[in-house]
Amino acid sequence: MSTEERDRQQRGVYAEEDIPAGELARMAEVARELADDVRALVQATVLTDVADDRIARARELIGQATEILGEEHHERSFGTRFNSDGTHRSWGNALTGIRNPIAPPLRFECFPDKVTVDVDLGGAYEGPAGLVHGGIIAAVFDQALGHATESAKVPGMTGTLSIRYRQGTRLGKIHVEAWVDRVEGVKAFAKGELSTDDGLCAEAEGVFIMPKWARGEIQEKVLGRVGD
Ligand SMILES: CCCCCCCCCC(=O)SCCNC(=O)CCNC(=O)[C@H](O)C(C)(C)COP(=O)(O)OP(=O)(O)OC[C@H]1O[C@@H](n2cnc3c(N)ncnc32)[C@H](O)[C@@H]1OP(=O)(O)O
Repeated sequence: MSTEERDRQQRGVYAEEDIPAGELARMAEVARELADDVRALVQATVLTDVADDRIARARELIGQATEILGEEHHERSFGTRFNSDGTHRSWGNALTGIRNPIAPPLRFECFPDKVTVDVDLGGAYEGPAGLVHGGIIAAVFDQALGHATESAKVPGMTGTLSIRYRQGTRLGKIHVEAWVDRVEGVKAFAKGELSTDDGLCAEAEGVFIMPKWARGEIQEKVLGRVGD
């Protein structure tokens, strides 16, 4: 596939919608509840110690649920949807998406100089025994630093992300802060820290770049709207 065709396809996953606020709130509630249920299922799957016949029964029920959910579905991805009320939603996002049970999910608080997030990473996010997987920590930083750039109105995609793991992050509650350090043209340099009750566990630095295909129209849309 040519670069032009790929860029065209990429622009196509940004959809325009006109959904009334009340209806959006209802859809969000339904999505959140379903993802919470499946997230609980993932945790139960990792930690279960029941006998094989109980697992077989659970699989039957999960199969039925999968069939029902697949009756109607989006084709490849949920994408980012811009609504006429000035919001946008990326509900499939792997870290923040309210439709996505893989997402912890991260809920950021935005301040003028930084974004912060507190989240509980349980057994589904394990790497070394009892500790959070390093790739999950990288993913959390990726999103947090990306969110900081968006919050500072210099959004972009991750070009380079570097992480210094200072000590193991025990499964449980983590606190992350991220901020934009400086901006050079289309590049925003962001930094972040992850801490727990044990103190500072990891630090990150990244370069976030507004890609060529998104400069202009999509950039304006992302900048002009609040979203989740
Ligand atoms: C639309 C906003 C979306 C916000 C979403 C937030 C998502 C959260 C984080 C993610 O998960 S993003 C997913 C993981 N990242 C990617 O998939 C990015 C894949 N790579 C690309 O799409 C492009 O290579 C990239 C956007 C990083 C840069 O390509 P461009 O063609 O747009 O950049 P260009 O060649 O014009 O270079 C612009 C500047 O950036 C520099 N640059 C390019 N790639 C770089 C890189 N990888 N690291 C550091 N710097 C880089 C480049 O040298 C140049 O510097 P100067 O302006 O000083 O000359």
